[in-house]
Amino acid sequence: MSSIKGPAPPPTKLDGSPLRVAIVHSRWNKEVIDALVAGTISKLKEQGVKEHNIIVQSVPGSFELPLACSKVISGSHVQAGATATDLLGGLSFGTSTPRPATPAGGSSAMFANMPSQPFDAVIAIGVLIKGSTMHFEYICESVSHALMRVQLDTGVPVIFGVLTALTDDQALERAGLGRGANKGHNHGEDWASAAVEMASHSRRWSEGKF
Ligand SMILES: Nc1c(NC[C@H](O)[C@H](O)[C@H](O)CO)[nH]c(=O)[nH]c1=O
Ligand SMILES: CC(=O)[C@@H](O)COP(=O)(O)O
Repeated sequence: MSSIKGPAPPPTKLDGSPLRVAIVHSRWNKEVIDALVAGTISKLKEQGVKEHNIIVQSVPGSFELPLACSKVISGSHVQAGATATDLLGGLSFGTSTPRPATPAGGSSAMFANMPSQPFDAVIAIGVLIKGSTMHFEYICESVSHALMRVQLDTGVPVIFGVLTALTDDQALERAGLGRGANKGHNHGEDWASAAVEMASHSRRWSEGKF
């Protein structure tokens, strides 16, 4: 029997082309993480987000995600307000498209592709797999609450891309890497769609448009 689970599509078609999105991922359980990050990036692009507006940063484990998301959001505001002089001084964000070296006294044309907007959404990606101690429960609980807090405190959508799996197979299936006949579904694609939708809504709602 097929399942009724899963997100319904948004009521209107969304356009990711004006959006700037950060992906912050942990490195624990890397095989699953890599697939989820790839699925997320591919869906963001499919929805129109430009490659140079997708920034990827990594942290050791899921426990590090909330602080990293908070810092990435505040740093993007600093970056968006930065002057050419700041940028010549090396202010950067490790973008997926590396910034070319700028000679001293570089021209303003060199900054044409510099980000001028903070992140519209952040996607936090982690893979927690239950072990033999209470480690899993503590991290699941604290990280989910903290990521919620970051989005409410900053007003920037933080997408909950953290798998909380009881077994390796559960994690693999949620990254489209299932070992059985059913490969499962890559949830990174859903997180990308949620990011584009929430970022678009947030922009509109902030302008009082409903
Ligand atoms: N067991 C998992 C962890 N543990 C590591 C913590 O997240 C953290 O990096 C460490 O305690 C240092 O603060 N992280 C995962 O992402 N997934 C796990 O299954
Ligand atoms: C601190 C740890 O990462 C580790 O001791 C947790 O163990 P487990 O995943 O078996 O609960």
